[in-house]
Amino acid sequence: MPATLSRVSVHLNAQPGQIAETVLLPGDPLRAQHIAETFFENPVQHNSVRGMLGFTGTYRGQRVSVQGTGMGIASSMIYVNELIRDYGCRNLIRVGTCGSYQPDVHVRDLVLAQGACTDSNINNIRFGLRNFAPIADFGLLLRAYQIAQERGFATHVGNILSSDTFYQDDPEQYKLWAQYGVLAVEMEAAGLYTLAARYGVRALTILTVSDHLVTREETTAEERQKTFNGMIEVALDAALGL
Ligand SMILES: O=P(O)(O)O[C@H]1O[C@H](CO)[C@@H](O)[C@H]1O
Ligand SMILES: O=c1cc[nH]c(=O)[nH]1
Repeated sequence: MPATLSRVSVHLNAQPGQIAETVLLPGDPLRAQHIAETFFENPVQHNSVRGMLGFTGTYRGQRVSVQGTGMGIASSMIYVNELIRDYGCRNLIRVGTCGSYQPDVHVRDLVLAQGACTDSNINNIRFGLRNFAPIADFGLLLRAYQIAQERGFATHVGNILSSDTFYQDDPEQYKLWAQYGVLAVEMEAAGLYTLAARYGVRALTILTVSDHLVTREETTAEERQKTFNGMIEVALDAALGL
């Protein structure tokens, strides 16, 4: 790189102003590409660093971006930090998959994460012996809930677990969280909500249930894709006008 060109960010190579204030955040970079190609008008790829694809376009005339975050709080917090601090993003909506912890939360249902518990150490590092409760932006949550209801999705609102581990030695470990009403497990929301609080921006996590820890219920990839697309439209419509 010529000495006169300075980079904006460490893990994103978008130019200043290239990323919209509203960003959808899937863990999987190929889902970011699918979202841009399926829902955006005139998508332009804004990131290629580490293959963590990101795109910006418009949705119903409003500028919007999508950025893959990778799996886990550690990876996703890098992107969320840079999106907020280096690119001025203000509305961050994670769109991902989760495993259900509750018998009445079925595969293909939507889960809106009102709060996110975690087994990660991130907030022990920040807060020491004090406990911080990472929560969604209420306005975004309400809009997403209303839109999901109007469209007939089976939608659950409540607490989730953002876990640092996908594989556990103890297969019964989920039961403690389940007893306390935690709906489902994923791996990023607690980090997103914590950074959103720190920087005064809006954040929400919307999840499609892809598997079931209790009933072992399964579904086809096609069915999951259909629900996934419905979830993206809920996220994009909830962000319209922000
Ligand atoms: O579907 P995504 O957004 O990747 O989310 C879930 O899937 C991954 C694990 O398979 C983790 O990132 C988890 O949070
Ligand atoms: O993190 C995740 C995501 C989907 N399903 C799970 O069991 N865990």
